Amino acid sequence: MDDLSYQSGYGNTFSSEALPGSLPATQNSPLLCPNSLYAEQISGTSFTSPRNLNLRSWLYRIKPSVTHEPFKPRVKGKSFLLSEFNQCNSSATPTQLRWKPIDIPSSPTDFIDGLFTVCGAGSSFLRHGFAIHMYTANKSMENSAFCSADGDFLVVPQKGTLDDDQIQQGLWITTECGRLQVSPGEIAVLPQGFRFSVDLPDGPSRGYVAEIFGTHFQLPDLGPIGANGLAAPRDFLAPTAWFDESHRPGYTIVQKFGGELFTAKQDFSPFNVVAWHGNYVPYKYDLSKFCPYNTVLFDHSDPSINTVLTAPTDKPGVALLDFVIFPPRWLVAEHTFRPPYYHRNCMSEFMGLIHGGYEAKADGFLPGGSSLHSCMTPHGPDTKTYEATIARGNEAGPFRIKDTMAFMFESCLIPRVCSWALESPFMDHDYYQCWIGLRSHFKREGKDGDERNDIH
Ligand SMILES: O=C(O)Cc1cc(O)ccc1O
Ligand SMILES: [Fe+2]
Repeated sequence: MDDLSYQSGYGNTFSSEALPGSLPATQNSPLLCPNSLYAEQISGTSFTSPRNLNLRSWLYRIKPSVTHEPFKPRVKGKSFLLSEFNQCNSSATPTQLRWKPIDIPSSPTDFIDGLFTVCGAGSSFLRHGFAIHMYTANKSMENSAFCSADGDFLVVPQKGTLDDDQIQQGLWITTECGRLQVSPGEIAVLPQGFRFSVDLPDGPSRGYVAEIFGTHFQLPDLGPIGANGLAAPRDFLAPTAWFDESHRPGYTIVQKFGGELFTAKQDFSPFNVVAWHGNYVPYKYDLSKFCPYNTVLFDHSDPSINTVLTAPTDKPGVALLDFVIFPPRWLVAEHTFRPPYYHRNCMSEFMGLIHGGYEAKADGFLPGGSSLHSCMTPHGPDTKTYEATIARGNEAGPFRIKDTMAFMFESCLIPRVCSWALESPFMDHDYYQCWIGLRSHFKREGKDGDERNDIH
């Protein structure tokens, strides 16, 4: 995929032709399209959604998507995917949860087989909710494409540590709009309904996926920050048209629908789109392009300051799912406890680590690992981080947080956790121990350092 080219701009209306002259020039649906292609619309919002939210693209393809045998339930082992979370299939817990990085499987496993749900809330059927999945894969998808009818996939490939260095590699994602090369440190968004296939050209891969039901990601408003900063629209890259016209007997479309997988056979690749135009597109973003804003004098900013993308609810300022990062940056605050504060949040926080360490956890939160602090579950820096911060003192001077990329999926909905994630051998049952050592430093400080009398 060395010859890849992209189109830049968040939310733009793009057009792309792999064969010049393949896009109808003056209408979407001519009686006969140029090069005798089929015209097919993919709608990401209702036809009647307001114009500023309306998402759709027109794909001009060799054969339309409908040309396949009937969908059948996929019979291949037990499924570890959910898209509707209830008391029968998952549990909510106020306990702080943390998982160690899961192993790359020893048996051949592609992106679909290696995908499992960790937690989520709501329902894909009711078009309100989210699921957080993880994947480990050691082989490319062969003669098959995946598609989620349930929601948008935000994929976060993760980079292995040195003793785990087989996991360095990114993903080559072929979509109906063209191809994306996504390395650890970059993210990809595959919107609801798009078919895509994941190749691992250089070895195993592990990562995280946030799937959102009933809405789409958008850039956050910047408020008083102004017109620039955080993730710049021009750094979001959409593919250019690319097509495969070969005869592909036994090609399998795997469709996630209501959390279940269905398969349908066809004799051609779904990546047969010769030209397309529209604003409903897969895209990627390099997290190192993010321009962080933060305090320059005192106190610790709320993590919303680092929002890359947000999926809104109907309530202003309340996200179905925010994607927030903790990138390398300078800490300069004076007389301030600089790591994340201790807190309880009405929103629920799922965290992952792409590489390096995380500023609130000296130990135990590893690249490829994850944590979940649900609604009002107390959390914050571990004992080592607290003690080291206090020992360093308030006027430590500017300090650059380097070589790190942690992230958070934050939701107003309360996640329920899948049984397999709760019972996983990678669950860190000792997580609570990281705070147990926090001791009381309480002393009454009078003017002369003497004990002060209580005032009744
Ligand atoms: O819990 C966490 O580590 C995430 C987080 C980071 C931060 O800087 C402030 C609040 C917060 O929830
Ligand atoms: Fe938090």
